[in-house]
Amino acid sequence: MVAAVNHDLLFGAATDKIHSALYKHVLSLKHKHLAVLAKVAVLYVKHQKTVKRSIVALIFLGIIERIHRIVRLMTAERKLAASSGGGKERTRRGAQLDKQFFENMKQLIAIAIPGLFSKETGILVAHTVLLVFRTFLSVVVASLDGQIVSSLVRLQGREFLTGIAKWMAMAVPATLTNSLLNYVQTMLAIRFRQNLTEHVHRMYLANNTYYAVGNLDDRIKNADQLIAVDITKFSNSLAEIYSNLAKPTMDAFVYNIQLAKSLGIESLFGIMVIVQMSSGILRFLAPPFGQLAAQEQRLEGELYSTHSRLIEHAEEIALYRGHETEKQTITHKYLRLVRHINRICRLNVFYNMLEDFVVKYFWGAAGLAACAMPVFAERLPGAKRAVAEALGSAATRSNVGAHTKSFVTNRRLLLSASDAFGRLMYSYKEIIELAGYAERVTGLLTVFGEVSSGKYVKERVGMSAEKSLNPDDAEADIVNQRGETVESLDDVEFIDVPIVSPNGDVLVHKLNFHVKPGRHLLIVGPNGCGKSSMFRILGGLWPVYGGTVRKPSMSQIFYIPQRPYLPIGTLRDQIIYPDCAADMASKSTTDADLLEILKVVQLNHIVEREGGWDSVKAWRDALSGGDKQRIAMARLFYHRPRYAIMDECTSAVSMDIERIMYTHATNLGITLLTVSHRQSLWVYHNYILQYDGQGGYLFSKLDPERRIALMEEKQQIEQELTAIGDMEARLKAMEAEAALY
Ligand SMILES: Nc1ncnc2c1ncn2[C@@H]1O[C@H](COP(=O)(O)OP(=O)(O)OP(=O)(O)O)[C@@H](O)[C@H]1O
Repeated sequence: MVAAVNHDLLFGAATDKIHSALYKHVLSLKHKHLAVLAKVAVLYVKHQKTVKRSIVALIFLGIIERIHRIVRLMTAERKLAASSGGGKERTRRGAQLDKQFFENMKQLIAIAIPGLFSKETGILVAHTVLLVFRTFLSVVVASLDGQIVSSLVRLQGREFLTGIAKWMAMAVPATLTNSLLNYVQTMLAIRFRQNLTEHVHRMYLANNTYYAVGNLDDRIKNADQLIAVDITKFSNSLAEIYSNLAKPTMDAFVYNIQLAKSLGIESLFGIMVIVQMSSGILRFLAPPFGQLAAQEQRLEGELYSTHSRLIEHAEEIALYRGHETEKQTITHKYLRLVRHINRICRLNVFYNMLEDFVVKYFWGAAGLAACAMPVFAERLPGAKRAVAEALGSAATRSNVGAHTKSFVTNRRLLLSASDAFGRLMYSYKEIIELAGYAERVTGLLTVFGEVSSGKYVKERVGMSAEKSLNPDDAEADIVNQRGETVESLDDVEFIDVPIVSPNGDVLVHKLNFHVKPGRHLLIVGPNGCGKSSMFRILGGLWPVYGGTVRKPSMSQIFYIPQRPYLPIGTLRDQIIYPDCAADMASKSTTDADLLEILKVVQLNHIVEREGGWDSVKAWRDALSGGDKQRIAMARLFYHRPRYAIMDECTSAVSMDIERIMYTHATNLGITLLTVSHRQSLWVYHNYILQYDGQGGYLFSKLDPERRIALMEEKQQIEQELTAIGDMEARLKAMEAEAALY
């Protein structure tokens, strides 16, 4: 009430009475500067309506200008994105609050909040209700604060105690609301993370995307870290940002309305101008936090993957005694990360100081001045009396207690409003960080989407960008073509299919061969000539760059590598992988059947040794190299596919076990496609595909006996040549030694 009167006196609806009273008072003022001030006040009171209208018009124009600026920014961004250098430019500048940010957020929010009536919307509504309630409580507390201090200066003990009791009563809903807000925010972050992670897992674990991202595409180096860490950070940041934006926005709105009532729209406008200008300066001086956050994540990822490599290859590294080299690599990665974090900390020291100064002290001082204005203005010499005369009883009601109440309430509201603005300022930094996370997560989704539809970005080693664009270049020509894969009932056939590595090396220009069921194929050739690569094309891991691949469905083809994969799970799971226990039951296979299979590969004793079918171990360490290969063969016998790709999968088992395995496989009617250098296996095959390592190959029928004889002859010749070479070398050495004397 008193505040409203003060407001009326200085900025409220002017009456002619007040006007003339003030005017008279001005004429009576002795001090020159006070006279100027009072003249301004009189001028203001006279044109108060126009001033108010101008302020509203200014606010309106300000909003229009903001919208115009956003539209201009979006148009500029669109043009930038359309030009070829747009992506690179953005990468250089880092994450920003631009059109791309809004598009990234739109895409991610659609995944994080799947619908209007989803659980997430419910949590958001609950969150909003709690935020509104908390703001309401803050306003009540501000008024209560003023009331308590006012009763204190008036020495009204009863009112004072009632005020304290009310204050304590407010604590219950206030603390409950705060605690619930924290809970709801955590729930929201978990829901966001769950939805995003499920979405990413669906994309990552479909269409061999997990393979292609690591092998055929260069854009993502550490998908594991992006999925496990970056999605979590983005989800937490998104849940936090809602609270950090919604609450201060609402606070600022509510408190400003309250303040406009008690201080007048003009003072509030003045404060807003100061806030706008100083926050503009702060934004201008802010370091590129988004870019820094994204860079930090990348460096964290590199450190993480170096540690993962150490764990994965611990045995080999330990046997090589490579710990010093590995330590250097890890330390180097760690120091890069630490240097970067230090840089962020240093930038933060300066920026936090500036931010604190502006937000806490500068804005605080402006607020204090605004609160004090009604009090001091009323104490202009003679003003109180002049206005009191004009208004009759108004000024007489004014007293110390009322002043204190309005000052304390206004001060508290202003502090809260300044705190709200401050939090909005701090959240600018958080939004920029969110933009960094959003960019990494949308980048992940984009790469997954493109890779799963066959679009890869990979640096072609030995093939420059210009070369790959040159249509006359034969290799570039092959890489830019597309072949087809046709599902056949029985046969495996390659018709004019080039074998091209992900780096763009053409290993074979046109591969042709045809295998029918029951006709086994042996594949031989020097290292790196493309033997396994042919299987990768057959398995659909590498693209078909030309010709036609005819093959049965993938469920009919089973792959056994040299180093078998052992999944996490029980001993049983090792045999039936990728089936699970339920699949096994649906095939009416029992543990006794599995034991029979293990007997074939002479591994039945491990069931007892390892503690039964249900025992779970780190199988990679628990089993020897030969055991692992025998488990892989047992897996083949459990699945009984139509075709088996055997990629040097018996290199660690003895010849007699290998013989038993091959005999059993052929007896089961499995057609074998084998890569092996062992001549003992030739007898099990009908065709041979021989690579010469120069891009050529020979596909022919295999006569094992003749081949073995030829190979023995060749080996004998090679041994003789080596012996001659050795003898010549020894003679030369002796001659050189003799020359010394
Ligand atoms: N993921 C990959 N990315 C890039 N290049 C690859 C990739 N996998 C294989 N290559 C390259 O393709 C070529 C053929 O590899 P492949 O594994 O088919 O050889 P291989 O004939 O099976 O050799 P080995 O007998 O040594 O196993 C090699 O030069 C290899 O470096």
